[in-house]
Amino acid sequence: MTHAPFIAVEGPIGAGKTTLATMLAHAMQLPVIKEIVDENPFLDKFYQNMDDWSFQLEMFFLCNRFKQLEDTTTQYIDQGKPVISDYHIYKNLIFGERTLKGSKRDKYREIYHILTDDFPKPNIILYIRADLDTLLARIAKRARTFEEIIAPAYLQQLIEDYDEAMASLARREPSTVIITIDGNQVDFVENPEDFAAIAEQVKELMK
Ligand SMILES: Nc1ncnc2c1ncn2[C@@H]1O[C@H](COP(=O)(O)OP(=O)(O)OP(=O)(O)O)[C@@H](O)[C@H]1O
Ligand SMILES: Nc1nc(=O)c2ncn([C@H]3C[C@H](O)[C@@H](CO)O3)c2[nH]1
Repeated sequence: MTHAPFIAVEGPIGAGKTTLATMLAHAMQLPVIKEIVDENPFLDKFYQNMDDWSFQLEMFFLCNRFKQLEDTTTQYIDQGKPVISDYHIYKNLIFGERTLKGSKRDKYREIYHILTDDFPKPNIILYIRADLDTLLARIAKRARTFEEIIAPAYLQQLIEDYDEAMASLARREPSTVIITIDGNQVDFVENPEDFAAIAEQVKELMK
């Protein structure tokens, strides 16, 4: 690997991104960048009325992640230091393309590219795939009140959007290593061997 590893954990809502990113960072003694969720003023409103709130929400996520990515670049990437993030900035486009419509979607897409195109992107992606039942169970287990009304159809759509997005990313950026984890079968929380196998794969890539 020529550049310092910039590792992103990705997958649809509740797949286990934060959990895996935190476990890996701990095991490998690496810094971890986590999404800010609790201070988000629009998520609650968005889940109650997506059409009314999607633009505000997507812009909020984009601006927050822009700032985090800016800091990550100066603090780690530019200094050749490895870092793990519990998201890839590309998820803004995955969600935005799904939740926005018409001219707002076009404007958002343009702003996304203006803000992010010149930033370094992760060179290793751990993509956790999981089916609808698994995601619903994990979301219920986490028990965030505002997520209780997430429609299964929205979640199912995101599962498919993620599959398409990862395939498209693999085509456009063949040098990015994408490790796909079957989140229905592989249980890195309950089975230490499952976690060790993932950590081993990442360590190999970092040599
Ligand atoms: N492999 C697993 N087995 C069992 N429970 C898991 C597993 N991975 C995550 N969980 C649990 O599922 C819930 C969701 O996990 P987590 O918050 O890491 O998901 P996430 O992908 O970061 O979610 P979000 O998309 O909302 O950011 C948590 O309660 C976590 O403890
Ligand atoms: N619409 C939308 N756009 C995003 O970029 C985005 N990123 C995360 N989320 C939702 C999923 C979890 O409920 C919660 C925590 O991840 O926030 C998003 N929702």
